[in-house]
Amino acid sequence: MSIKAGILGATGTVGQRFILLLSTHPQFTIHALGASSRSAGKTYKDTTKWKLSNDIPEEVKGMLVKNCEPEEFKECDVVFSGLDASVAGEIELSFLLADLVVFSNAKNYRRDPTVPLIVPTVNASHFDLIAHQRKLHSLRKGFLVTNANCSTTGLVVVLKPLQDAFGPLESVIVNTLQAISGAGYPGVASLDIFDNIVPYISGEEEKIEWETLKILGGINETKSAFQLLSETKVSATCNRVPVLDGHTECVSVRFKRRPPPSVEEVIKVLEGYVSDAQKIGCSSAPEKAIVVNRQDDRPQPRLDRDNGDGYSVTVGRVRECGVLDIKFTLLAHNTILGAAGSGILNAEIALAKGILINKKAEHPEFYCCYLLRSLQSKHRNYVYIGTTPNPIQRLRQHNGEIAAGAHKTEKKRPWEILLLVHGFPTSTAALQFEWAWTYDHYSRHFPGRLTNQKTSLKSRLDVLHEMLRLDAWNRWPLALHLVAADSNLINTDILPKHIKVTSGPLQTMRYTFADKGRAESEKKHEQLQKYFFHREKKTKCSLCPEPISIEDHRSYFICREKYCKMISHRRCLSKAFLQEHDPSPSPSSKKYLLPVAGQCPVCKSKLLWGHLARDVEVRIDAIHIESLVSHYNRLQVNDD
Ligand SMILES: NC(=O)C1=CN([C@@H]2O[C@H](COP(=O)(O)OP(=O)(O)OC[C@H]3O[C@@H](n4cnc5c(N)ncnc54)[C@H](OP(=O)(O)O)[C@@H]3O)[C@@H](O)[C@H]2O)C=CC1
Ligand SMILES: N[C@@H](CC(=O)OP(=O)(O)O)C(=O)O
Repeated sequence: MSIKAGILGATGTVGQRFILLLSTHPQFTIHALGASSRSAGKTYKDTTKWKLSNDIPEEVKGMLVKNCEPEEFKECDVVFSGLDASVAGEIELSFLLADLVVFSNAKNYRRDPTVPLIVPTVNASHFDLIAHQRKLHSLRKGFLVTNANCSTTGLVVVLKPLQDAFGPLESVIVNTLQAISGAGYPGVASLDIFDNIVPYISGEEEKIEWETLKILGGINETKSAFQLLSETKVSATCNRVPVLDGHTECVSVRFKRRPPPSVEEVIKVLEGYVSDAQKIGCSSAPEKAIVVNRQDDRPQPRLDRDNGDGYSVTVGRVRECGVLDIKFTLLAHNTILGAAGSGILNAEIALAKGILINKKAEHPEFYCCYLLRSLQSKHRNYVYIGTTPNPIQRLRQHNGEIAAGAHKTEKKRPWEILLLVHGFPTSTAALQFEWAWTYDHYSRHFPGRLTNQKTSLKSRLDVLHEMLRLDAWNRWPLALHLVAADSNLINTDILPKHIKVTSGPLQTMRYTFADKGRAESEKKHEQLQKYFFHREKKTKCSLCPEPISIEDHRSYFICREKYCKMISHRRCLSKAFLQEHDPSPSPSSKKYLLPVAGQCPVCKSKLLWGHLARDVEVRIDAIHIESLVSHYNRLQVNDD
């Protein structure tokens, strides 16, 4: 199951980048494309002047481009806008008022006092203003967030950790060298830019100077207004240069604090910066928000723009400034971090924070965290951790059998999957698990770790054993599946008893991965049968005399065994399971409010609490009786 994404301005420079990034995204699926009336009604491949080196994704080529009207996008859970600013204002507002979720790249609403202007690796906290925005416009689920101007984006990613570590900045002077893709297509005439530099980009300097203050500022206590930085002055000078992608910026800063930090202190802070997007475990968040390159002649657009798959900012030439305090050069990919990538990463943050709600995607029936090992003899000890709803397909991507989507592991191909951890309550939970497993030295669960990341097999297995025993995870319904033959990888003696360990090739697992991890139909069949069995509005609890109200789905659990008819209040079952583990009569001796597992009071099968809780969400997703009926009929046909 995945989140349906629409793209406005899909034929343009930013739109094309959206298509490429979303086509391999683990959570979003491209559902609708929009552009001007010049393109509407034509297939994407026929109307688009495709300018990226990867081919148009197969599934997009034949899609019909639509007019940018809310009605055409009403099925989308999220809409990304790469619209030209001359039309973005009106169109994006009509989408917002139709209660749709819009992530915009255009400048139109960046200064709006109710619209968060978010650079995902800088100020994810500004999402807190969404509740206020919804209230003002009487929206139930829609909202509008914009990302920043592409030059502002690179700049604030570097200023943010400096401000956090050394206090307010007094002044910032920035000179930009901006790529031609920043001007869209056809953009700057070749006769103007070839063998030349143009020292003017309309409106750009004002945007950098103002947007920086909103992004690096705060929000008020009631989360209803932004507080612009008042103590910092920014001066920008912008130039267009004959580079295809990647904006370079030469920056000097003066700190309020006296004496200012040294060059080494600044470098250390930049190297150690971890953004909220990384901590939350967003799938597109780069390993490093800032890559510091100490070589004298870096960063360079051609060599450094793809660092972190285009989501990192590269910083070099950090040195003392004779006029202000410190100066450096930075580089950011203008159509990835500076545009489409930021929109997507912002949407991932909104999803993780529960603002962009989509239960189907949040509660997939299978989502795992996997451990890969390189099969190259010189890299046998090198491992990589990832998450996916479909490990068979994901391994093929890592091994280059399916194009795109696994750049970080390209150099050490081929790979094998050693093991999977599965049973996560939500996809976000799996992403958070992945992050802590990869970056235990940054994770709050392992305070005081060394700051060097270890990537050896032994170190990752040690961390896995440790994580599965920690309070943060040891009560989840997790399971392990060993894919490679070596069963010594896991020491079951030291793991919590409820963790099941299975082994064998991926194809032999209980799940089919044909439809992005949809579980085999049998399980749904069972759930549906039970649903029909309890179609009356009220029924009796198997554990107490009180009735259960069937429409109050979160109040009761149903046994997972095929023919068992146990149905009980959540509170009754929790009490029974806790009692089973700790029969002492005193409530104060009980350490946990919720159980991990217990016996079904009717059929005596072992049930994991986390599975029962997830079943409730699946049941709520399938709440409409008509869709249940048609689904049920389909399953019967398939079974026949
Ligand atoms: N390029 C960059 O690096 C960055 C761009 N941005 C912003 O992102 C937005 C898109 O930029 P970019 O991709 O470079 O621009 P392009 O000119 O390349 O693309 C513009 C898109 O808008 C569509 N469009 C134009 N007029 C209309 C209309 N009347 N109704 C509906 N759709 C229309 C076009 O469709 P059609 O093909 O049918 O004409 C096209 O899909 C702009 O607001 C820009 O300022 C932000 C940061 C960085
Ligand atoms: N003006 C930027 C791109 C852009 O469109 O910016 P904005 O979204 O702030 O209008 C550039 O030329 O590189």
